[in-house]
Amino acid sequence: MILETTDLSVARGGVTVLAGLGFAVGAGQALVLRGPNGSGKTTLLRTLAGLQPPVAGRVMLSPDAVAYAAHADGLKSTLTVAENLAFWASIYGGPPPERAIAALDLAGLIRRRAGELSAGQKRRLGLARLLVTGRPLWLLDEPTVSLDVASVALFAAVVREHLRQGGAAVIATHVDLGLPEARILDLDPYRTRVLARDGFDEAFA
Ligand SMILES: Nc1ncnc2c1ncn2[C@@H]1O[C@H](COP(=O)(O)OP(=O)(O)OP(=O)(O)O)[C@@H](O)[C@H]1O
Repeated sequence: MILETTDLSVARGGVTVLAGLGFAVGAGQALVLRGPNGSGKTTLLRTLAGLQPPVAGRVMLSPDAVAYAAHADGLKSTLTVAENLAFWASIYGGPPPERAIAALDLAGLIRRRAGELSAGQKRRLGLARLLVTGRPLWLLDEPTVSLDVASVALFAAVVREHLRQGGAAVIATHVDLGLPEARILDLDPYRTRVLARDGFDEAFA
């Protein structure tokens, strides 16, 4: 398994928002987190990413495995698209940016400063960053916000290729990503859930 949680409880602002979560995500698997606003998707992703501690339970993963893409794109606005990707590739020691540029259709934008991109273009650059990290576990918070239909399809293809190469992804989203192979975890803010590993398939819709 690339990621496994047992009896995990997570909190935001001192309030426990999810409890008793047990799930596993292996190589080649994607898990989609669904739930209404405030149900705890971001809080769960932040906890998985190690940005905040769990209230209870365990998260088992290698910290070196994780690439986290949050609401904020984390772009360096004065650097160009090419410079941003080269910067991240050097930080993470991942592959050179050519594939990421092609996969997110950024070739026509490589000399533009990140600060001068449209919202959707910035989002595509933020997603291209995932590819140059070379990391196997992608934790993605609303990755398709600002993306047009064609870019959502590009993104889905990128995730599918990542899974095919043995990667994994946990994706919080309100939209249909066009990833029928992904399992769904519906987060219910009004009751806690206990998802036994043995009951994994039953627990996921
Ligand atoms: N900075 C914060 N301080 C205190 N409470 C917070 C903070 N951010 C979120 N919360 C609360 O924590 C709970 C879970 O929020 P979270 O952002 O994890 O939900 P979400 O499912 O990601 O929502 P959305 O779909 O709106 O992005 C909500 O009740 C929210 O009001």
